[in-house]
Amino acid sequence: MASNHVMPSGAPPVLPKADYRNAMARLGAAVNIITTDGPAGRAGFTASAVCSVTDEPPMLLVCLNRSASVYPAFTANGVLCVNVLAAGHQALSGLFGGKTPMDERFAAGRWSRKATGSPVLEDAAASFDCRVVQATSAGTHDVLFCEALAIAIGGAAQSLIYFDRRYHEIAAPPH
Ligand SMILES: NC(=O)C1=CN([C@@H]2O[C@H](COP(=O)(O)OP(=O)(O)OC[C@H]3O[C@@H](n4cnc5c(N)ncnc54)[C@H](O)[C@@H]3O)[C@@H](O)[C@H]2O)C=CC1
Ligand SMILES: Cc1cc2nc3c(=O)[nH]c(=O)nc-3n(C[C@H](O)[C@H](O)[C@H](O)COP(=O)(O)O)c2cc1C
Repeated sequence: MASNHVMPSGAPPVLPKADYRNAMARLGAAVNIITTDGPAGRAGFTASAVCSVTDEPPMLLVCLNRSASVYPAFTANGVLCVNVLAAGHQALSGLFGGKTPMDERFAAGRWSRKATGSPVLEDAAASFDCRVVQATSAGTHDVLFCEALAIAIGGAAQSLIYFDRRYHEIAAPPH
């Protein structure tokens, strides 16, 4: 397991949260539904805080707020699937974005299973079925390091991006 380096900090300037969020709204990001299933039950949430860490082993990170209702299920199950959303998935993203009962969230999509038993969205742009190999707390969130055990690549022609607090559909230019 890799070591964690915590940078020493002096007296940090406290920036207003709204300033930080307004600036973060300028970082366009892919939208993903993160799912899990196991002894602690089925759960899923929408996440934009997802990125690639390394390809040897294939590993992504996902940032999960510890106050989310899904947090206990994810930590107990230790497995998850990163489902990258495609154009047309805006309503599904909204359902998994909070406050909706779990059965209603999952009723809105078509799901299968691969390596870990976590729900895999059938028409996702791509899916990474993972086990969580490391977790680090940072502020309000846990950073989950997830090793991909199985991958699916969908046929989506258009991608979904969250930018400026709205969804945008992006078409790939012709090759
Ligand atoms: N990383 C996260 O936990 C994110 C959480 N959200 C949730 O969705 C709600 C609506 O988001 P927006 O429409 O984008 O408007 P917003 O003004 O609440 O957020 C703008 C941007 O700030 C960042 N952000 C928001 N809440 C955050 C949090 N708790 N921790 C770290 N970064 C955060 C994200 O990059 C987000 O796109 C947020 O208030 C939050 O509850 C949204 C995006 C990312
Ligand atoms: C576009 C979008 C992106 C989000 N990204 C994240 C994220 O990266 N990490 C996170 O913990 N929550 C994120 N959220 C919020 C979670 O989806 C939400 O807190 C989660 O569904 C749990 O809600 P609940 O506590 O009502 O179940 C995002 C929400 C939206 C709409």
